[in-house]
Amino acid sequence: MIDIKKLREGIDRVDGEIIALLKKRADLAKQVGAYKIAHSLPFHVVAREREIIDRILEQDTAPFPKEALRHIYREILSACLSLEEPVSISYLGPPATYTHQAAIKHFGNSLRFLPAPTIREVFRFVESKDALYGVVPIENSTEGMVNYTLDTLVETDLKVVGEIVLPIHHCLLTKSSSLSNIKTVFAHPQSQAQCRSFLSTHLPNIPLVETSSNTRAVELCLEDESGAAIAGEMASDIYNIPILRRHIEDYPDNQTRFLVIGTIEPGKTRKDQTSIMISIIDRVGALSSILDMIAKQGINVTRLESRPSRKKAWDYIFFIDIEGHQEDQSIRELLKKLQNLCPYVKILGSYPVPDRKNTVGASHT
Ligand SMILES: O=C(O)C(=O)C[C@]1(C(=O)O)C=C[C@@H](O)C=C1
Repeated sequence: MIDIKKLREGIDRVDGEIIALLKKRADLAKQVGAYKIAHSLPFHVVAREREIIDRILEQDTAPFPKEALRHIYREILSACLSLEEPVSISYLGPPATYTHQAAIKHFGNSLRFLPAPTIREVFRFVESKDALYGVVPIENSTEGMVNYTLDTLVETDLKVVGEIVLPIHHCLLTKSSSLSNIKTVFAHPQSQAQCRSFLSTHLPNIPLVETSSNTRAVELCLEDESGAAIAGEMASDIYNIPILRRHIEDYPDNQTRFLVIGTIEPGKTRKDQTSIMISIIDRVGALSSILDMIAKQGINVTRLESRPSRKKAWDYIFFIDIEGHQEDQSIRELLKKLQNLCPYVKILGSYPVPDRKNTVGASHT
């Protein structure tokens, strides 16, 4: 006969061992932190964190789910880093936006998160060193590029040091107990656009009020019992407002990409990508000859975007993402060739390819 009391005693013992080991780990991290202070080394080491997580996920952890272990280790590393230095991360706020959610996904919960009112302000917080990193939206899979971020990348000296892919699952948050009691829906225009079919099917003829962010939509609902807001699950936790419906987005594979910006460039990991920005001479075939040159170098282009240069009409800047790290021989050679060929080349940064697993549904608002 299985004795449940004994099994639970066994679990309590294991929990005690886990805590003793976490204490031991925290103590070692503090010693690493002291060494870094003595030798003026950066506290946050992306490549080392990647190495730890990759090594753990390669092991046979069954029956413990690997994805759960990834989250647990994200939090362990975040907590240990916070013991070494109080790291601040700026993000496009207010609190509970999808950008906030993306920042927590990437850095864990133990760091200090600093909301900024605009994308430009996120860059400013990092430039002024009030924050070590900034998180800004760059692209939504249904709504397209966030041009303001691309334009700000042109002006800044900051580097792109990471990318986060977050699934966007919109929820309908309301104090009302049923859809029939809802008299107004508050939402950011982008979220509203991503939930058009839910709104027209379940809340037809209900007035929609546009807000500056999803968080603002939730705040308005706190004052209006017959109001409903479109926002993420995190807003429900922070503002203590119930979720009436989940997954109300029209496309289940709705994702948003975010960039992490900063000054500390991550070292090489097993799988990196490099973002560059170029302008080209205005002549027929100029772009295709550059793409050809990249291909001949054996380098894969994963993304290509263009933006008006805003210096001369019909003059464009191209944002190109390629596979590999700028320390790789092939990329070094390519950059040299581009520098000879293009009027302007800027290396935005090399950083680990983001984890795209478990990325089910977010927008940046
Ligand atoms: O190895 C280091 O450099 C550490 O500071 C330790 C540690 C860790 O907890 O393992 C903490 C923070 C760094 O970003 C990477 C790793």
